[in-house]
Amino acid sequence: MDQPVVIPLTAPRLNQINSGQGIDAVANGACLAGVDAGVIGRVDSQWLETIADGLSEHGWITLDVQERLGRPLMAALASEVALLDRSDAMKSAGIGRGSDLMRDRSVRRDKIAWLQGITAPQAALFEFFEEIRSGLNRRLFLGLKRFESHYATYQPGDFYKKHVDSFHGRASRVVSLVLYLNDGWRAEDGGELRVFNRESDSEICGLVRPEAGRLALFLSEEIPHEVLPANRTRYSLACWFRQDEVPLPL
Ligand SMILES: O=C(O)CCC(=O)C(=O)O
Ligand SMILES: [Fe+2]
Repeated sequence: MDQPVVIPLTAPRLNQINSGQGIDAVANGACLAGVDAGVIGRVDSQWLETIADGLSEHGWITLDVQERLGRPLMAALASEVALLDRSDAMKSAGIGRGSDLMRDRSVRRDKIAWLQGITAPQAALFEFFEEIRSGLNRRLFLGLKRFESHYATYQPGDFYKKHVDSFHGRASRVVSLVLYLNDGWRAEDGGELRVFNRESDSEICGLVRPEAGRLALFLSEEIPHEVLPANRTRYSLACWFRQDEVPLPL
């Protein structure tokens, strides 16, 4: 299944999760202690301003959100993806959608699993994404309507060659976000996100080490980027903020 169904979390749904009716089907229960589904205060206007400025001036920005999201939430997300990686839930990622979907191992080798926002850590994260979505709309008038998000795993040797996340004029994916979930990532572990200049795509303008708590945000249509081959298992979570209300018919 390659079409994610992502519904921005509404208050009743969050209340349901907070009142304990939500399911923690995937997450490791022990790691959920201390995860608070309410993220009020995690996103403040100064932080949103920094992101909006980075996106409008350079087209991309990287930040550390380990403290902002809190270690229990980071640990819970990392244990979810590690558990998914041990099951058969992670599927080879493709390029394109629906009938256009192609699985080309010379371009990308990661595996993905779409988030539904149902487990407590995912609900907390979706609330965080929702604050970013509305905060960017208020500042940059992007008209972002929803988001979709997946976990990604790269095994040693896996990579994702240079690409952009959206085609010009499709107005679908507008802002891309990647959150890394790997403790103690060393330089020799490779797997960096390499970011290219939006004006001249042979010019490298950033290298992001996929260390736990590091966040990268960039304009989906404008910023070419690639994932260099990883030398150890690499866990991440990607989110795309979209301008369309529902997926385009294929
Ligand atoms: O994991 C990363 O650093 C980037 C992944 C990516 O470019 C993508 O999934 O489109
Ligand atoms: Fe990408």
